[in-house]
Amino acid sequence: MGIPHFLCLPLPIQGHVNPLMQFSLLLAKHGCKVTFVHTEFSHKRANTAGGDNMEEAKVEMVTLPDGLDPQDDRSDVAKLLVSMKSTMPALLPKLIQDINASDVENKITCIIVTINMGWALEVGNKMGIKGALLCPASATSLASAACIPNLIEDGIIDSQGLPTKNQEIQLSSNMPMMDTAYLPWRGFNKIFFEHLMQEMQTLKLGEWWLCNTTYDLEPAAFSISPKFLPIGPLMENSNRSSFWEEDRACLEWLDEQPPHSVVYVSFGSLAVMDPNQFKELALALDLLQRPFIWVVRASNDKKENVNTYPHDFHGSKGKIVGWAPQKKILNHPSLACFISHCGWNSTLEGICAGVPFLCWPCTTDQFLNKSYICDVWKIGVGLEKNESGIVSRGEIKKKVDQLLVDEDIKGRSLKLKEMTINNIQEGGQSSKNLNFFMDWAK
Ligand SMILES: O=c1ccn([C@@H]2O[C@H](COP(=O)(O)OP(=O)(O)O[C@H]3O[C@H](CO)[C@@H](O)[C@H](O)[C@H]3O)[C@@H](O)[C@H]2O)c(=O)[nH]1
Repeated sequence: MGIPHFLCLPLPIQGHVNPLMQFSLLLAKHGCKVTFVHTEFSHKRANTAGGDNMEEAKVEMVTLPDGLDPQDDRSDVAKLLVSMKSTMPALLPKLIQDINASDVENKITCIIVTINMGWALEVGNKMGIKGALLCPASATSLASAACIPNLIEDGIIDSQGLPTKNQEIQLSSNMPMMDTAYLPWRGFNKIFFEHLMQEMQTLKLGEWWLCNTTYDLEPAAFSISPKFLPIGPLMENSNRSSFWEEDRACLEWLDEQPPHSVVYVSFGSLAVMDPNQFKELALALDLLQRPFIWVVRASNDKKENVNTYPHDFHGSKGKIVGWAPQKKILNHPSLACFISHCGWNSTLEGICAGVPFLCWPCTTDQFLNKSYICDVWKIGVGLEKNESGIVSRGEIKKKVDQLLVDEDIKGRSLKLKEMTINNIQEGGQSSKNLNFFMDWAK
């Protein structure tokens, strides 16, 4: 029997490409062969933004077209998905045959996808290749999606995924109570929700649903399905997966700041902020009178609002960057706290850095992640909107000041970091699960 050879296909958005690339690097580090499938568009984008590193050289890169024209808007994920699903399934078998023909000793033994790429598991299944999902969101989010048919049957949500009333539910008897307003498909339209239901069926072709999490973080979520296998936290460094060029100069600036002084503000790769809210946040950062790093991404799409700073904004205490080396910033001794939209990757990265959170969820699973951060792990506080639907500068100042003197939250953040990272040390649970998975995939 040869070594396992994984073919990895992420949905081409940053929050999916990052964890699957990190998982690919981890598998390669353990001696597996890994071929990573970017769309042609993402490959070009990631190569333009990032550079090579030795570890990543072990992961073979190949591409497939996504079916859209180069100039088409890919921030419309629904449109991208439709195009990919009508183009890529017909091209994948040939790609697999070519890869296998180039190394007959080490043919592809397993396909790994992120959510929305289940079609590749169907292709693999027809060709007799095993499959697995790597879930880029929390195990609780995945467990909720797996429970959709029951939630509909029990009248908790309607056929479009909308809660029939606001209430607290438990997905299983040992799981924390969950507000139905926080179900992770919050904000999905009818078509996207139907797609999710269909996708959950397709993903059953995956023998394992690998989760970038640990048993300790979400102990009860794993009881929902025997397919769940936590292998996180993924902590490999990858500069090949970034879609934007990282501003590394801010690390030198960080070196010059006092310990535990800097507020880091980032809303991930997709969120678009309302122009008034953007201005209010800018003025809040002035009001804080503390050093800060604020990620203001160039827009994904020409139709998005171009952010304008208020005329009375100074920003003199901080750095505004287009794209940050986020993990390095979070782990820097000058960092004090993380104002985050609570995307799952950012949540885990903050946990692994032991950094307290100020939670500002915007959509989908981020509300659920926020409730874990604030109510379950108690390592952060939430920012509340006022009656005009704005998080005011006064609220931001009050909560930052409150968070930074809260020794209990600080203590819990450091403890959670240690407990989480222990999972990937030798003999840790995630590390054992990874070994089990690699054996299975041979
Ligand atoms: O300046 C930046 C900002 C972000 N990142 C990285 O980009 C990733 C962002 O991922 P995440 O925090 O999960 O946010 P999104 O990009 O918004 O991710 C989408 O995908 C996630 C996983 O499914 C979901 O949890 C989110 O709600 C969804 O918006 C993380 O690895 C960050 O380290 C950087 O490297 N530099």
